[in-house]
Amino acid sequence: MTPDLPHLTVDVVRLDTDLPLPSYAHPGDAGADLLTTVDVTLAPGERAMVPTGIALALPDGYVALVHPRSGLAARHGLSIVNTPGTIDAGYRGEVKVMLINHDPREPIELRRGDRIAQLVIQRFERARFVEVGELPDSARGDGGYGSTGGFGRS
Ligand SMILES: O=c1ccn([C@H]2C[C@H](O)[C@@H](COP(=O)(O)OP(=O)(O)OP(=O)(O)O)O2)c(=O)[nH]1
Ligand SMILES: [Mg+2]
Repeated sequence: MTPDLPHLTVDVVRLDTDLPLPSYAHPGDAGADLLTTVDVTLAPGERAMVPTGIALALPDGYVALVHPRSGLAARHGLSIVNTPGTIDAGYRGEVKVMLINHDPREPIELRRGDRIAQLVIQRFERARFVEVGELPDSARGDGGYGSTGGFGRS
């Protein structure tokens, strides 16, 4: 397998046939860009469920995760409420993106066809949850939520 030759075939229906399929900007990219089919303006702090015009049939054992795009996050404060969104293999509906404007002052104006998010397709494991009375020891134990310290400044 070479990084520029996608090897997984995913069936896609374009619910909006005037917009292109999701695509990778560069060979080796993990995320394929998703487009909005609608114009939408997000006021500061506002969220909106935005349609992408595509429906997928992922192969069994795969999941598609809807991630924010870092450039839009850095430039405009655009993110996704439930990041990463989970597209289950059995889901046949339209992929939608729950966008949110984190900028405290400026609205974000999106136009139909804008690249608003990216879809990362991964294999996953389905776990068999086995109840036990006690868990094995580990170096971390139950330490979390800052147990190793903060920024690491002295
Ligand atoms: O960002 C997202 C997240 C989810 N979905 C679709 C595909 C996914 O398979 C389905 C259910 O998502 P999830 O399991 O995250 O939501 P839920 O609130 O648990 O709904 P459900 O009870 O339908 O599982 O909604 C999207 O289109 N975009
Ligand atoms: Mg669910």
